[in-house]
Amino acid sequence: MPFKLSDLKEHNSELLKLLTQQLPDMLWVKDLNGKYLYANKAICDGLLMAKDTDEPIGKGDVFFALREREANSDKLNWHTFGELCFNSDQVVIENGEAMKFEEYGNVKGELLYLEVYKAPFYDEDGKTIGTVGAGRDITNLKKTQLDLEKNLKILDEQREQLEYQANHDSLTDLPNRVLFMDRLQQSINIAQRYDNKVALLFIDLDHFKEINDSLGHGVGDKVLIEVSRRMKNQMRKSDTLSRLGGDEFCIILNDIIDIEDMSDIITSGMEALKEPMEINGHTLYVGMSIGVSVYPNDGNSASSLLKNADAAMYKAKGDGRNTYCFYDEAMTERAFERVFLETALRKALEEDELVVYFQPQIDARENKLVGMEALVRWEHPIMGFIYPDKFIPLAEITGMIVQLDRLVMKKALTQFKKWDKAGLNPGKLALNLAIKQIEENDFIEFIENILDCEDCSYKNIEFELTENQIMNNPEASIETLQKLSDLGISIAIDDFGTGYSSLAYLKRLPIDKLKIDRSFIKDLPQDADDAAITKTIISLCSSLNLKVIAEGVETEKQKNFILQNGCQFIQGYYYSRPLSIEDMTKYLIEHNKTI
Ligand SMILES: Nc1nc2c(ncn2[C@@H]2O[C@@H]3COP(=O)(O)O[C@H]4[C@@H](O)[C@H](n5cnc6c(=O)[nH]c(N)nc65)O[C@@H]4COP(=O)(O)O[C@H]3[C@H]2O)c(=O)[nH]1
Repeated sequence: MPFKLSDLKEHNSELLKLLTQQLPDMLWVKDLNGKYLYANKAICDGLLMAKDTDEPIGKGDVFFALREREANSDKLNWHTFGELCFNSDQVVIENGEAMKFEEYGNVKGELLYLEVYKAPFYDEDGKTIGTVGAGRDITNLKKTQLDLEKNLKILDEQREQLEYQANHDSLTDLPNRVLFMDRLQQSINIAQRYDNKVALLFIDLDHFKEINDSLGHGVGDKVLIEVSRRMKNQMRKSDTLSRLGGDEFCIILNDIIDIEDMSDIITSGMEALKEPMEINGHTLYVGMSIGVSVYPNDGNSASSLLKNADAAMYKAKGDGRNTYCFYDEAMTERAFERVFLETALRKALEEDELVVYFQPQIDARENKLVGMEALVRWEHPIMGFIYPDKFIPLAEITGMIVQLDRLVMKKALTQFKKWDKAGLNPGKLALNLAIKQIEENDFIEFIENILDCEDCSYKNIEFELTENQIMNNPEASIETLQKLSDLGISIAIDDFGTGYSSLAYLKRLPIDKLKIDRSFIKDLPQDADDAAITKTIISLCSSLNLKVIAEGVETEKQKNFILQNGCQFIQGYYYSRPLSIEDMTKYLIEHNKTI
């Protein structure tokens, strides 16, 4: 219901004035030019800073605004109240009806918020002649509301940050397993709709544990950051790289048209990692093994694709690392077998299911035993007798090889010492040594302890390391091997000829002996290539002043060929298969009778 001048006259009565003058809320009446016709005490004191309620009459907000501004001329970025609210009077007049506003401005230097109602009023002819207004100080309410909004914004930001942290890896900033699984499912859904393929690359860094263990976690972390940076650079925007944990990364390649093309993508990714990394003064070479599974060929769900890519990655590791492998169904069986075998092997170590066999090493010229090699066997209560080829690679991948080798060493040494004490002349004891073992910080201490404990002469011990293991990281091996050699222990390179030995390293490493791999002996003497290789290895040993032994000799012809070509030490079925403790005891007794 609009005000009329007659209403105002009525309101302007002394009685009404008396009533409204003392109200805590502000009340006023203005003409069309914004000049006050009436202002109560609350607006005079709280907003206009007028001397009394008569002062505003005939003056507009601008007058008071300028006066306020002058009084506060030292304050910058400061707006007086009147400067801003004059405009709302016009809006009300133009609108022709009562309106509510929220107005703010500075009064006495303080920011003041008002909730204001304004309405036009009319003369007897219905013509607009001014506005009436009422205002309430809502500064406290407004400040609380603004504080609340600010806090809500902070909470929102914190929630976003927490959400980000829950979905990302803090070290590399890459999506973590949770987000990765979600993205993979999304990619599968899209591929399903458009009949596309999605490839999943499961990546595991080679020998990362060694970097962490030998150079510390600080260096390990930097390697992971650098690896993720290099991989990211190789990827398309549409692909997702994530870190699943440890040294495991995954890549989702979307929109794969031709599976064959992927080999190129993978090899270019691997190339990027080939460049050495300079970290904290170390030059590091980091390889990776990659397993690949493809939707829909190898699985319809995120979890099955991941499981199958993981199985393919294990195959790549088994194939010699720094390579990639596509999933095939047989891998699921192998992966299952691997998990089963891994659990069983852990139990075997705890429950003492491993036994040691010994295979004689013979001086074929003198027909005399010169030593024996300790070879582990697994006597599983249900699966029966298991040969090391079945479980040593698994023990190496899982790291169990360290515990396994130490157990074999202890058992073999204890038995060997018994034969020695019994006067059975067991010669030298050859022990297989996984490279992981010599990378353990306490390895030398461990060896000294057990040899002293068993009262074994260091000169009676020989360690065999495979050529591949030693040549993969010769620099790292030199120091420990030298310490072993200084103690008087001999070092032999096993499976010689199957790897890529560098002659320079053969000279620098403290090696005493090479063992010619049995694959070269198998077809002797008829196979010309094998014959040539065997002869070359024998003459290499002679020039480098190394001993040489041939393993896997099964026939007399093989023995004669080897002997005639200058290798007098032989290990093989021709002389004896690996023997249990009881059989080796009998063997030694018999042998001692004949010499
Ligand atoms: N066909 C044929 N084979 C012969 C002949 N003479 C010996 N062999 C076999 O050749 C292997 C020789 O051991 P290796 O080269 O050190 O090769 C070993 C060695 O690398 C690894 N290994 C065995 N025991 C241990 C262990 O305690 N620790 C570690 N780290 N590795 C071990 O497992 C490999 C296989 O061991 P085994 O199955 O015991 O197989 C043994 C032995 O039984 C022969 O005339 N003909």
